[in-house]
Amino acid sequence: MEGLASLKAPFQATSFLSSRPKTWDLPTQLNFYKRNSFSTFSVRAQVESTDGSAAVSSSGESVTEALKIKEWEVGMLENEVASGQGIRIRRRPPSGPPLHYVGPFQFRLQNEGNTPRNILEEIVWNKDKEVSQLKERKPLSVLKKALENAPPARDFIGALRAANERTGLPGLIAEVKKASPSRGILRENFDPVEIAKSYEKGGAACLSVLTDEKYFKGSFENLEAIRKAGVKCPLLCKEFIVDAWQLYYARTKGADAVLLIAAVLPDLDIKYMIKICKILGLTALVEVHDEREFDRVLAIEGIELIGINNRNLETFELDISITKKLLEGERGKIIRERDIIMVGESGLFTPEDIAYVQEAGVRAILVGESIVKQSDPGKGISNLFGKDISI
Ligand SMILES: O=C(O)c1ccccc1NCC(=O)[C@H](O)[C@H](O)COP(=O)(O)O
Repeated sequence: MEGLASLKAPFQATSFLSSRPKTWDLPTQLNFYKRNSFSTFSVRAQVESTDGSAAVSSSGESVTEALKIKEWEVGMLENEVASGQGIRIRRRPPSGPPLHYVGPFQFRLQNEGNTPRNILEEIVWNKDKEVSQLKERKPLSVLKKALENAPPARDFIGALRAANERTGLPGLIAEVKKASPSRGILRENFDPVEIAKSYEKGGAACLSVLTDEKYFKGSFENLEAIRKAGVKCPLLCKEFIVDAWQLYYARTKGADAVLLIAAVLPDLDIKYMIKICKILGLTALVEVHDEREFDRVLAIEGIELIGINNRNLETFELDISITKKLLEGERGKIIRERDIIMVGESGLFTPEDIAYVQEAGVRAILVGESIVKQSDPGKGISNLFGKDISI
C-alpha cells in the first residue's frame, strides 16, 4: 500500500496519494479525506496509466489491487463523514476490505450489515454500481466532448419566478413519472413526450423527468426525447446523483437542472457539485426533508433553489405539514432575506394543498402522481390548482 505513493512514471501519483498521511488514525484520515477527496471519482482520476501497460507499485503490489484498497478506504471514510453530518444513508455496502487489506483494525471490523436499511439506501447502492459501469463506457473526457453538442441550458429558476409572478400561484414543476417504489405503476399508457406537451399546454413552468430505470421506469432517452421534441419548459433531470460524472451526463442529455439530495450527499459533495453545476450552466435543486438537512444546506454558499420533500424517502410516509414546519421562524426569515426559491415537493393533490404550502412560503411546487394519473395530464393541472393556469 505504501508503495503506491512512490509510483514512478509512466504512472502519475498526484497529490492525493503522495500527500497521504503515514499514520492512519481515524481523525487524521477524516481530515485528510475532507481536504483531498470527494469520491472515488477523484481517486480513479488520480491513478492513471499513461501508456496502458500493467502497473506495479514499488512494493510489488498491482495498481489494480492498490486502487481497490484505496477505493474501499475512501468508501469507508465517506460513510464516516456522512454519518457525522447526520446522514443515515450509506453510500455503498460495507462489504469489508479487499482480501489483502492490512489496515486499521476498526476498519476490518466494519463489514457487517451489507443489506440496505431502507429503499433510499438500496437505490443509492444500485446507482453507485450503475454509474461506475456507465463511467467505464463513457469516461468524463467523452462527456466533455459531447457537451459541445448539447442544447443550451435554460433558466430553470427564471421560469419558476415568471410563472409565480404571472399566476400569483406557485410555479409548477410537473413530473413525468411512470412508476415509483411507493405507488408502483402510476400510468400504463406512458408516452413521455405526449405527457410533457400536455403539461406545457396546461401551464407548467418546468418539467421534472425521472431518469432512473430500475425503480421509477424512467430513462435518459425520455429526457432527451422531450428536449428534442421542442418542449420549451426547462427540464429537471430527476436522478439520484452520487457522482459528479452524472452532472455532465445529465447536461449532455439536455437537462437544465439536477436534483441533489441532502439525505444522500455530504456537505462537501453538495458544495463541489454546485460549483460544477454553475460551470455547466445547470440549476441545482437541493432537496431536504428535516431541520438538520435544511440547516446544512442553508450554510452552503450559492444555494438558490431548495426543495422540501414531504415524503420521507426512507419510510415513504407523506406529510405536507413538513413544508410548513421547516419554513417557520428563523429559517423562513433567512429564505426571504436571501430570496431563495422554495419548492414544496410530493403529496400535493388539491387546491387546498397548494394553498397550504403557498401560505407556508413556497413559490414553486413539484407534483407527479396527482397529475400524471389523469387521462389528460394538462387538465389534471387545472384540477390541481382549481383553475386554468395556462392563461
Ligand atoms: O415517489 C416515491 O415513491 C419515491 C421513493 C423513493 C425515493 C424518491 C421517491 N420519489 C421522488 C419524489 O420526490 C417524487 O417523485 C416527487 O416529489 C413527486 O411526488 P408526488 O407528487 O407525490 O408523485
